[in-house]
Amino acid sequence: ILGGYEAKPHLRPYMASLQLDGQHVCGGFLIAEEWVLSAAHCTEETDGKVFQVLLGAHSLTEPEPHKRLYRVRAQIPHPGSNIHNNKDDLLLLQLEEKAELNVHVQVLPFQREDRDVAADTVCEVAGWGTISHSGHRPDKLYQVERPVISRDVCNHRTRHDHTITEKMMCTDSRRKDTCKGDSGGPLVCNGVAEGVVTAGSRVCGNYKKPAIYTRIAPYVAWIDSVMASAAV
Ligand SMILES: NCc1cccc(Nc2n[nH]c3ncnc(Nc4cccc(O)c4)c23)c1
Repeated sequence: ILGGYEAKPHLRPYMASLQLDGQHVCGGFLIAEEWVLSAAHCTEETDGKVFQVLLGAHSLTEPEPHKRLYRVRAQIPHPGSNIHNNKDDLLLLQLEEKAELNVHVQVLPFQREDRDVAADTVCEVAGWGTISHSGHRPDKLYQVERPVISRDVCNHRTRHDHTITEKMMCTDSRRKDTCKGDSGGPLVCNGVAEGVVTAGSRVCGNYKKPAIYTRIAPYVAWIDSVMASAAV
């Protein structure tokens, strides 16, 4: 997160850190007791290794009450996701067991009505992604508030040049923005997850390249069917 600030500890009890060998790779969030939603691009460069999911954390390294690392039973990328574009950039992770819910570990509701969030709505995004252009990785969760920008503005030829589909949304990226390691985290508007951070052009903090999110509402049927089919 660029241009943001350290989050108040445990006010986002749905936040997940997707880790490989104890290293934070991507964000994600708890959508059901044994399901985390993240971004399919997070599995690139992991050469088939399975993530572990850290829940209940504020600091990535310090011992904290209710902080727990979960093994993943299954990683299910959306069938339409691919390495060449940002389409269908969603990943469902089934935990090996139901997460123990408590004051620091809670599910975040996601938007089920497929209607665009109005431009200028101020939403919030949090993550353990880099907090400087030099790539400094924070130990604590950071957050930032960002206004939604219209798809027309985001699709302008000097911005994302008509690559933003109706299944994506954008927020202003002037100075305050998402960055490396924030992929997979939720864009929260009025307490509801509306989008999932996608890297897009990978540029951070440049107003010419607004932040891009996969909208969740268009994928409700897929999410529900995967969770229903794999229910233990
Ligand atoms: N703001 C959109 C967004 C959301 C999520 C991730 C990303 N960026 C990245 N995702 N993956 C990456 N691998 C290497 N470098 C990256 N960006 C980068 C790194 C240092 C300085 C800088 O200005 C940009 C990214 C960008």
